[in-house]
Amino acid sequence: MKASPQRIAVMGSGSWGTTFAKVLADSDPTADVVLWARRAEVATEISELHTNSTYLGDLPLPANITASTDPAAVLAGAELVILAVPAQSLRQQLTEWGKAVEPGAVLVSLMKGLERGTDLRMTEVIAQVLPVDQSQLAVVSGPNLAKEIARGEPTGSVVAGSDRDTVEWIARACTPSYFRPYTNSDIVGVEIGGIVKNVIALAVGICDGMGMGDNTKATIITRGLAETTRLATALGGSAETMAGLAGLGDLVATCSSPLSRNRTAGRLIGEGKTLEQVAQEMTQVAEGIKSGAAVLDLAANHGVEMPITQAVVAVIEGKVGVSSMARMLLERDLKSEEIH
Ligand SMILES: NC(=O)c1ccc[n+]([C@@H]2O[C@H](COP(=O)([O-])OP(=O)(O)OC[C@H]3O[C@@H](n4cnc5c(N)ncnc54)[C@H](O)[C@@H]3O)[C@@H](O)[C@H]2O)c1
Ligand SMILES: O=P(O)(O)OC[C@H](O)CO
Repeated sequence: MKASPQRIAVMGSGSWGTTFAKVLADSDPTADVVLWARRAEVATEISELHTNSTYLGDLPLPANITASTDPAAVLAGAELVILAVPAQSLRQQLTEWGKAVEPGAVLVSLMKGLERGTDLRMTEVIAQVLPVDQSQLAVVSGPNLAKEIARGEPTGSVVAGSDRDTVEWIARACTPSYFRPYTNSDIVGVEIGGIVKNVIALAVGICDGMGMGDNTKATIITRGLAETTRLATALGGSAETMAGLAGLGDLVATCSSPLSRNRTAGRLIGEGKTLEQVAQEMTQVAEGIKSGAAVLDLAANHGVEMPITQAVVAVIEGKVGVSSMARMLLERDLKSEEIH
C-alpha cells in the first residue's frame, strides 16, 4: 500500500481550499499541508496566526498548515495537489503553475463548475493543460458546505477517479473524525452532480426570494435531480451516482442551506436584485451563475432537455424576469415521470 502523502499542496485559500487543507492536516498531523494564497496578507495570517479570517473567521487552523503566495514553493515536492480556485480561472492558473507541478503528482479537483466556451469539466481542463495520465486525476465532491466542515460537523463525501489505488490513497488521506470519504469510479457523474446542483440551487433560491413555499422547492429539487441524471447518463455517468452523496446529497445540502452561495445568489435575484447588485453583495464565487450557460450548451449538444437550467439561464441572461419562470416550467407539455 502506498504511504500517505507527506507533502500536500492546496492551490486556493478560499473557504473550501482552506477547509479542505484542515481536513487533510487533521487527518495526518505529520503531513505538511501548504496552501497557495493570492494575497500576501492571507498567506502571512495562515502561516503566523493559524487563521484565515477572510473566509473562516477566528477558527484555529492546525499547526501543520502553512501558506505562501509563491506557487513554485508550494508545489515543490508535493505528491498530492488539491485545486480549489474558481472554475473559470483554472485554465489560466494551471498554465502559470504547470511547470512547477511535480511529475507523477496526483491532482484533485474540488471545483464545481463547467468551463465557459469549452463546456469542459475541471478534470478535462486539467488533462488539456498538463501532461497527466487519467490515473493521476480525481475529484472530491459531496454535501460539503465549508463552514460546517471547518467547525468539525460530520459529513460524507465522494472521492472519484478512474484508478482505484489512487482514489483509495486520496480517501485515506482525508479521514479526520468528522469527514468520511466514499470512493467511486464515476468521475463524470460526480463532477456533473456538483456542477448542476449549483444551477438548481439558484432556482431554489429564486423561489425563496419570491416567497414561495416548500412544495415549490421540493418540486425544483426533485425535477432538478431528474435533469441532472439525464445529463450525467448521456455523458456516460451512472444514475446510481446521482442517488448518492455527490448527486442527491449535495443537491439537498446546497438547496436547503443559507450557507450556500448559489442559493443565496438565487434568493437575491428572486428578491428583485440585478446580477450587478448580487455581485456587489457577495464576495465569494457562486459557480452556477457562470456555469449555467455552459451546462445548457453541453446538454443541447447531447440532446438532453434541462428545463430548470434553461429557466435559470434565461433569468441570468436577462431574457425573462423571475415572475415568468414558473410559467416557463409549468406550461410545458405534460409528460410521464417515468420517462427519463
Ligand atoms: N465553499 C464551499 O463550501 C465549497 C464546497 C465544495 C466545493 N466548493 C467549490 O470549490 C471551489 C472554490 O470555492 P471556494 O468556496 O473556496 O471559493 P472562495 O470564493 O471562498 O475562494 C476562492 C479562492 O480563489 C481565489 N481566486 C478568486 N479569483 C481567482 C482567480 N481569478 N484566479 C485565482 N484565484 C482566484 C480567491 O482569492 C480565493 O482564495 C468552487 O468551485 C466551489 O464550487 C466550495
Ligand atoms: O456555497 P455553494 O453554493 O458554492 O455550495 C457549497 C458546496 O458546494 C456544498 O456542497
